[in-house]
Amino acid sequence: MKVGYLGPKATFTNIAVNKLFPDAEKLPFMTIPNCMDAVMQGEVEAALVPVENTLEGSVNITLDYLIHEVDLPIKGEITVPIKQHLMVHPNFKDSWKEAETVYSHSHAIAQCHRFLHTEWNGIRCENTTSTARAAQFIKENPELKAASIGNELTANEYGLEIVKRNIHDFDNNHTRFIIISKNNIAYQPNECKLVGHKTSLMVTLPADESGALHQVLSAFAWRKLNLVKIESRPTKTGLGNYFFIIDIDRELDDVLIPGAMSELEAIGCEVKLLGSYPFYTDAK
Ligand SMILES: O=C(O)C(=O)C[C@]1(C(=O)O)C=C[C@@H](O)C=C1
Repeated sequence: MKVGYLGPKATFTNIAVNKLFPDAEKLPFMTIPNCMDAVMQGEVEAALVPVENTLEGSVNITLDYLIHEVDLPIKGEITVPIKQHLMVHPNFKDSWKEAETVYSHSHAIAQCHRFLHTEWNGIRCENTTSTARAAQFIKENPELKAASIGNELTANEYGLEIVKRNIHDFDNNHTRFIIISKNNIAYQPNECKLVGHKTSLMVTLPADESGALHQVLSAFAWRKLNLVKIESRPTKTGLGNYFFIIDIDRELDDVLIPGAMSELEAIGCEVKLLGSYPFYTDAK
């Protein structure tokens, strides 16, 4: 099986893919939309992309591309701990404090805001498509006075020196990744364990009706369907127009979830099933 992931090699997404698909052929793509397009076009059978981080919240490009650009179901999820380290080219390891620019993925930079603000106030931060792309860039440009932020695997892969470990602002730093595919996937869990199942729905409320969100929530509440996440994103059709992504902590059944979905449609909501899938967590 071919599985796409946000690359290049050694991103956090690569670490997550190794845990769920150790034996698959893993293909890196430069951006999250490229990963999803590869699934649409049948270049890979599945792709794994980041969707939410404890410190920085949702990865909006993942949600938006999934909702607006491709029609692919979520087939699984894995949560992985995130440890961010500061790394430089080995030539620069003794003078790393003179770095003028820090490169990384915007989420990684945001996760280290406190460190950057207090210890390197005013340092220029440049976004890259992933943490590993930042490290690769530093490897390719040894003359730059620059550092990157990423994981240990990245430092090893691109021959960089870690000069400061664990610079993320809070210890409890995790990222959720989702697996998208047109097919049912056979997982090969390695160093991760199955936690349970989830069902994700997209719900668009009828325009401007008082109590509409309350009605939506009550369709789940009286059925005792436990919501583990509710998030709003713009529909991109006009200011103030939003839809909701709702995660329920159970597998799609024949009665309760379909019942809630029909009830929501009856009150004028648009409802779409985004997926019903197992979720895994790192075993360590
Ligand atoms: O750049 C990477 O290494 C990624 O896998 C992307 C990503 C993200 O999009 O949030 C994944 C985990 C970390 O939270 C930081 C970056």
